[in-house]
Amino acid sequence: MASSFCTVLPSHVLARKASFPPAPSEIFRTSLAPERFRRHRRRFLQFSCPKVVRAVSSMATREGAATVAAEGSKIRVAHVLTVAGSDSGGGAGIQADLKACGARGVYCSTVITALTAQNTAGVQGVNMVSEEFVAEQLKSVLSDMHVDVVKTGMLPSVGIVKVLLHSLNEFPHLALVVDPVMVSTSGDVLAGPSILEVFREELLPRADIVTPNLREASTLLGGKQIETVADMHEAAKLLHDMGPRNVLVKGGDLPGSFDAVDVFFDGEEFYELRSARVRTHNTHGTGCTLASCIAAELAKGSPTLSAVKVAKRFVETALDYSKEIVVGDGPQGPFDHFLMLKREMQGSRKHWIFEPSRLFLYAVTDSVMNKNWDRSITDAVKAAIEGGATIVQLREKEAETGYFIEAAKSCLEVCRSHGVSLLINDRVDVALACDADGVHVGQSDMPVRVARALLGPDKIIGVSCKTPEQAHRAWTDGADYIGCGGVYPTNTKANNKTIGLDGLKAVCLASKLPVVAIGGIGPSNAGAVMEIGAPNLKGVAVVSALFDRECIVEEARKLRATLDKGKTSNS
Ligand SMILES: Cc1ncc(COP(=O)(O)OP(=O)(O)O)c(N)n1
Ligand SMILES: Cc1ncsc1CCOP(=O)(O)O
Ligand SMILES: [Mg+2]
Repeated sequence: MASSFCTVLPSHVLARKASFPPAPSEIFRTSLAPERFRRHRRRFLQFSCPKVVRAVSSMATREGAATVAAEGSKIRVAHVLTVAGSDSGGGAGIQADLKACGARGVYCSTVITALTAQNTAGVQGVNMVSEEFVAEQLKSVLSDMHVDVVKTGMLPSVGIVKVLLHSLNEFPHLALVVDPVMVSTSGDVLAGPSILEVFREELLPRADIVTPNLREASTLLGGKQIETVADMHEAAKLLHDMGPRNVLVKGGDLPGSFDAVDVFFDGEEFYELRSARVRTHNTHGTGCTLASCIAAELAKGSPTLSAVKVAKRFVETALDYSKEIVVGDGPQGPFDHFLMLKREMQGSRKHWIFEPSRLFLYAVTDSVMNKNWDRSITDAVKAAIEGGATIVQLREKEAETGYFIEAAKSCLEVCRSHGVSLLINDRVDVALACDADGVHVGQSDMPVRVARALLGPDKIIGVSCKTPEQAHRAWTDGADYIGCGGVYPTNTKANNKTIGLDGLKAVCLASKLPVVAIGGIGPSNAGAVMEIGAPNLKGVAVVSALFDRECIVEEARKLRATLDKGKTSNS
């Protein structure tokens, strides 16, 4: 498991430098012609006095909306323009840039410099876009849109670099991120040696940050050997002398290094950004992604070092999530930028979507009862399923969080192997941590809307309701089912109001959602509950009738038989 920690040295310098928000002038580059610089600076300052940047940026972090400024009802979104090549395999280039910016919540426009035919085996063909058409794309975007940061990737000819330089002069932008792509991760050459001079003489001096890997740094420095972290420091210094404000030398390929070490140099201080190396072959597109993430963070208003740290952590986490994915047959696969989406996809790996008939015999565990009967939660769950339970809820009020998560994972294995959903009572954090199928919450627990926002659309959310009003709210808030009770008196839940069969009927009648009855239910009265004649009453939920008994399997079978009988006599 990769750690996503970055150690940054020296820390006292970091604390001083990573102040937020940055003064606009800090991220504002003087690469523009003086008059344009002044005009654009005025516009930027007008939009983003420090107060506005602070307010809007913190909102951006919370909501994931990368807004750089708001004026009245108009919101200007952070915007990165990537000038790069297309990767038909979708792992690197323009495609990686779009995904990285999307994942970081930033708008991304694209100027395509070349089409590459490539896959996980390598690059099979390159078709350069003409200089004229690159110029036309640049003009279309930059003359119309408020681009905050320009990020470059594959620039396959001197002519294309010149066209870009011309546009950078012409149109305002806040920062320039140069990823000096020359050789693909598969070893294919994407820009020849003729490009070096214009890179060194004209592009790098404009850059706010340049992000070479070891091979690119060596090539830019005329073949300098870079084999140690000390060499990386030296390379960063030499590259900085070429004019960029900041240099990040990426040490992913450093021989014999246990950690992934990158060296950042801002002209004054060196910072070693270290993290555990993620062991995976799915690294295609990491360079493009890192540079795009840096661009995205700069566009949101981050200082450069903070942007680099966030970007590095993003890439490490994405690599870690993607260790096992298989996209192609070649030796180096792409990785997954959309971590949240991945989590949701894991959820959707369930064998079924929520089906109300699953509420038929709902087993709700109780830690005290299991302890009294000296059995583990997993054994209790296994027995309930063996006896015919169709859905399980872990209601472990006393469990410590770490123990609860481990127990839930073990129960999930059992439930998944039987095609039974497993929900967690109250604890949305535990449900997220073990990727359970959903949660059950009460009226005073986390609100359904909040739980839904955290869990995403695929998870099952049940909510307790005693009244028609609560039932209506459950529907509008996005719950999947209602737990209604206590129908009969119960010792399992203290101070719980009993609503009787009439209360259950009233909730069922008012509810557009499926309902499961709970409270004091067992084999002797389950039939009467199901006979109230509400089509959306789908089953009964029981605690003590299963788990406060000597033989869970036997009790579950009895209950199941009663319910099955009622079902056949009603149909
Ligand atoms: C299926 C089902 N229905 C109702 C409840 C009760 O939930 P809540 O009101 O949150 O009370 P606690 O269970 O948390 O004490 C339930 N757990 N399951
Ligand atoms: C959790 C809960 N919510 C309403 S009643 C109840 C307890 C149900 O337990 P039992 O099935 O033992 O009566
Ligand atoms: Mg609760």
